Amino acid sequence: MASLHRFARTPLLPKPSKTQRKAKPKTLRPTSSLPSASIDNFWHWLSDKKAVPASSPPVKPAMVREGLGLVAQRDISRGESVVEVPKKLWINPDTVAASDIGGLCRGLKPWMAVALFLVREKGRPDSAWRPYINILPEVTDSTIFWPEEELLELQGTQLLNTTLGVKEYVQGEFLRIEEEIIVPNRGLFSSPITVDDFLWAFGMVRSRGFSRMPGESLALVPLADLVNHSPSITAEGTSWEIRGTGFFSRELVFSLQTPIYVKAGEQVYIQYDLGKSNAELALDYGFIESRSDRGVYTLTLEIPESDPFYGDKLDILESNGLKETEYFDIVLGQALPPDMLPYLRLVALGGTDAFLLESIFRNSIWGHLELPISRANEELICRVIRDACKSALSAYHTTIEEDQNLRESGKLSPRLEIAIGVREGEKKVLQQIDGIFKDRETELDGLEYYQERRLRDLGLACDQDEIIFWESK
Ligand SMILES: C[S@@+](CC[C@H](N)C(=O)[O-])C[C@H]1O[C@@H](n2cnc3c(N)ncnc32)[C@H](O)[C@@H]1O
Repeated sequence: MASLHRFARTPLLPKPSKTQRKAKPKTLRPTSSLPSASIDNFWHWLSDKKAVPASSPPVKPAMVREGLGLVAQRDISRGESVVEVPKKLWINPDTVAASDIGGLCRGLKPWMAVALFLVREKGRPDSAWRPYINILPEVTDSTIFWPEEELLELQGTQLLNTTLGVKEYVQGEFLRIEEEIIVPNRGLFSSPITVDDFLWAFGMVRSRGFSRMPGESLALVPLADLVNHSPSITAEGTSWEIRGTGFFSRELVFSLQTPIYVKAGEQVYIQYDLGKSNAELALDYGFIESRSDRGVYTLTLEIPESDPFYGDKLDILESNGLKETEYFDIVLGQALPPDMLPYLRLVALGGTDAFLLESIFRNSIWGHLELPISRANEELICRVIRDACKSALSAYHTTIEEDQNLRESGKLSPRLEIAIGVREGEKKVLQQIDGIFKDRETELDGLEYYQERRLRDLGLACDQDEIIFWESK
């Protein structure tokens, strides 16, 4: 009934494809070793394209703790625009459509089309995007780039399953693109593209693409994509907008604003996404935060097709806006999502409670499920959830205490810090869930169930919970 993993368990790493096996090992260059000439070259390229002011730019790219970043050249007020990048410099699905491979990419998802464009440009010696591509890191700490021995540190985590699922998905998409686009059009691709090259491009798009833009699915925006994330910026909403400039506001620019006042010499930061869990931050960007509400565990609930009341239960879920399979994100330190207990009670409903599934109850059933139905039903959901928590907790190779000791033991690599933070967060959430249902188990005798509520509503139970019978005279 309750599965605690979003992706099915898979072998630790997918089998390498033919292309992977052929790929030669590469020395990867993190951004921290970027030659300053590349940054200068990128800046000149932006100046030539009139993407930065000829004098007194508010920010300039520079090496910082997080790789490249945007450093204030003067004091900048809160809300002031720091970067304005014209549309001609964005790499988005329109850029791909207008390129030599545009016709071939028509059926691709925007993410995949932009990734293919980027990796193709990377392999072209004469690429018009060369100054931009040269400042991109060859690797980040996103878990999609971790080798197997580092992934072992994520043993038992949902993040490991998600990472492997994403890699498998990207690999599958690449194999399709290779077969349908690259191989039949070799002449358009000046150098061979391996699955690792494509994963790099996917990682770039994922970690630096701006999505959810009005009228745009997603875009890489050179220069604006150098802005780093700060956990201390917690304002809701985005720090960027698309504006029209020039005659009749016909030219679009991507405008990035600083959400806080920044002093000259300091770095401009934004908040990437307040809604992402640490696992999502680790997967997309390769960092995590220490805030407890970034610790999330996703509980997957579903009605099994073998359930004798499958059809009725599905009907009830659908009429209440829910699906056969639902994902409930449980956040460390926060209450359970409101629909989770009714969902669980419905999944467990059967035996003498099954009359509630009859059609006369269809309009009121969800209201009933918000409160305990019967002792048997409530006991069952406690047992199933507690068993699932215990089983999930036993899959980690360390305890919370061991993780805490490791963290306190000294300097850890950024990736080990991510692994420890994520697995510790997940385990704490699992303990929290187990604690909630353990407490509930001890309360089972004192809870009021459907039949008692019903009698009370009909005025048939007195305050002492004694059922009043009419005596026949
Ligand atoms: C949009 S890019 C920002 C520019 C990037 N620093 C670079 O060198 O190109 C996002 C990437 O920057 C890095 N990054 C951003 N904020 C960070 C933070 N607070 N801590 C660690 N790395 C960060 C991560 O590698 C992330 O994937």
